[in-house]
Amino acid sequence: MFEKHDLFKLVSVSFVQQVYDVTKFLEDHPGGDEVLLSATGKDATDDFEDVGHSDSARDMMDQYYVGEIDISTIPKKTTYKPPNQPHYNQDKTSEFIIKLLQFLVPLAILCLAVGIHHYTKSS
Ligand code: HEM
Repeated sequence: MFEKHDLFKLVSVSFVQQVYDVTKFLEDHPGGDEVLLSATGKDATDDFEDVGHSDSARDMMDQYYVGEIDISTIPKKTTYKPPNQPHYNQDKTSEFIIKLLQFLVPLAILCLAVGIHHYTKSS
C-alpha cells in the first residue's frame, strides 16, 4: 500500500488527482480558512506538503475525500465571457429625431408667441 505522501507523487504522473471538499473543515482548520480557500480549485499538493502536515492531519483528509479527477481535462485558464446581451435601440435615428424635436418644439412655440405678440401690438 502507498502512503498518502507517495500517492500524491504517483497521481501527479498519471494526471489523476484526489479531490477533497473542505467546505465543512474551513472553520476548524488549524491553519485557518484563508489558506484553504487560496488552495481550492487547483493542485494543492505543494501547498499541503510545504506546511509539513502531521500524520494525524493526513488521516483527517479521508473525511473530506470526494473522488478523483483527471487534471488534463481541466482547462488551463478560464476566461469570463459575459452573456450575450440584446442590443436595445440600435437604431440611433429615432433618438436623433427626439433630440431635434426637443429643441425645435420650444423654439417654434417661442417664435409663435413672439409673432402673436408682435401682431397684436401692431394691429
Ligand atoms: C483536507 C486537507 C487538510 C487537512 C485535513 C488539514 C489539516 C491540518 C491540521 C490538522 C493542522 C494542524 C497541524 C498538523 O496537525 O499538521 C493544519 C495546519 C495547517 N495547515 Fe492544513 N490541512 C489541510 C489542507 C491544507 C492546505 C491545502 C493548506 C495550504 C494551502 C494548509 C495549510 C496549513 C497551515 C498553514 C497550517 C498551520 C501550520 C502551523 O501553524 O504550524 N492546510 N492543517
